[in-house]
Order: sequence, then structure tokens, then C-alpha cells
Amino acid sequence: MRIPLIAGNWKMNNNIHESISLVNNLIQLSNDFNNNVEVLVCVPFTALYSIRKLLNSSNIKLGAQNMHYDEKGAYTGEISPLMLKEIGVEYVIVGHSERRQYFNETDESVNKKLKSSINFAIKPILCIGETLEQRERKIEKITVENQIINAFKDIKAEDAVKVVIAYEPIWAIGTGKTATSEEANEMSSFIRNVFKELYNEELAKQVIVLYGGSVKGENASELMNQTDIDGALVGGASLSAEEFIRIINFNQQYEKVNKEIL
Ligand SMILES: O=C(CO)COP(=O)(O)O
Repeated sequence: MRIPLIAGNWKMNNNIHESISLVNNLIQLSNDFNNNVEVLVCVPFTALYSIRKLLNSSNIKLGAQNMHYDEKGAYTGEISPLMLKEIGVEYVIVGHSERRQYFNETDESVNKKLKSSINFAIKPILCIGETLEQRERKIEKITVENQIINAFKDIKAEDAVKVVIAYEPIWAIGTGKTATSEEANEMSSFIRNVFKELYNEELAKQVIVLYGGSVKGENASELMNQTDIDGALVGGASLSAEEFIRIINFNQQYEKVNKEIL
């Protein structure tokens, strides 16, 4: 069974003080959490240590937004998987489009990071997705397929299943434009098909596929209740505890909406 995952990607926001305050708010509101959902916050490196201590008494998981693939060495300014492990980081975002766009993240480095995070037992969240231009040229599927094939080069099925996929169409990130639930579900189902071809049907059914791109409280339930979408990678809306909780509780809203309709 695939347990839904709602992950917040704070990006380069929140100093330590603000991070602590946001997580304290989340913990306070967490009594209202939907119990069947895994909740994760991917915070800036500088806040990881303080937030780890806060989260120890909660069910919320801790993630980083990037890492280097080597365990140590002469890589000025980088953070290694060992360093993340030491703090107790459970997840790491790999290959976010902003890293591909601004920091020369390549398919090759993404592949190395996936292998390394699996090696160090940090669960990777692999981000894939097309640009607006690629969608307009109707090459969004081949783009996503190639990103998967390259990212999973030389990764065995037993490791591949540990990777969470986040489908984030670049044109929907931070723009307020969301893919329609049909578009997002169609791509998620296509992603499962790629895994079926690359590995097997069982793995295609097991892999967790998130949607990311302007997810908010008001659109979460519709997106999350699609057959092939298992959760969300949330940017802007994860910076507000109240809004993030609305997304986490997408099922309650969904049930409420359905009851109102009935
Ligand atoms: O990039 C994202 C999450 O990784 C999405 O960001 P927004 O939710 O702000 O569009």
C-alpha cells in the first residue's frame, strides 16, 4: 500500500528563528493531522540541527534540499550524505528543477546523488518535470522519460523502489499555475509506465509519485485524490503552518466536500 506523503520544500527561506517558530506551529496543530499521511519538512541546511531536536517528539520527518554524492572531500561549500546522516536527516530532495536550472545539476550528478543517498539510507525525492516550451512542443513525456532513464542508470529494482518521484512541471512552480488534476494524473500514470518498462509492474505500482507546482489548501484534495498521485511536494504554501496543515488534511476536505455534495 502506498502511504501518501506531503512534503514541504522551504527552499531558501526561513532563518533558524523563523524555522523553529514554523515547526512549533506545525507541531501544535499536528493533533489535527490526518493520521494516514506521512509529513515531511525539507528545511535549509542551517536549520537542520535545531529542527531535528524539535521534531524528535513528533511524527513529522526531516529532509534536506540537496547533498553532494561523495561522503567527504575537497568540495568547498558542499554538504555530504554523512553530514546529513549525523543530524538524523531521513529524506533528501535530488535534482530539483531550480538546482538543474541555476546550479548546473545534470542527469549524471542526479544519478550519482540517487545512488549515494540510497547507499547512506537517506530516502531520495527525485524531481522531474518539463518546461512550458517542452509541453507546448508536446515533448513533455519523452522529457520526463529521459530524466527517469538517466537518473536510474545502474540502479537495481530493490533500490529503485526506495526513491520517491516528484513530478513538478516547471511552468507550475511558484507561478500560481497548477497542472489540472487530469494533466498531473496522466503524467503520474505515464511515470508508472516508464517504471514498468524499466523494471516491472510490481515496482510501478509501489513507487510513490508526488505532484509539485503551486499546490495549496484549496487544490490539494482534488490533486491528491487522483489514482496515480500519492502526495505533494509543496513550496510556497509550506511556509505557512495553517496552509500546510490544510494540504496535509486533504482527505478530510475531500470527505467534507463529498458529504456536502451528497
Ligand atoms: O518547487 C516546488 C516544490 O519543490 C513547488 O513550489 P511552489 O509550491 O511554490 O509552486
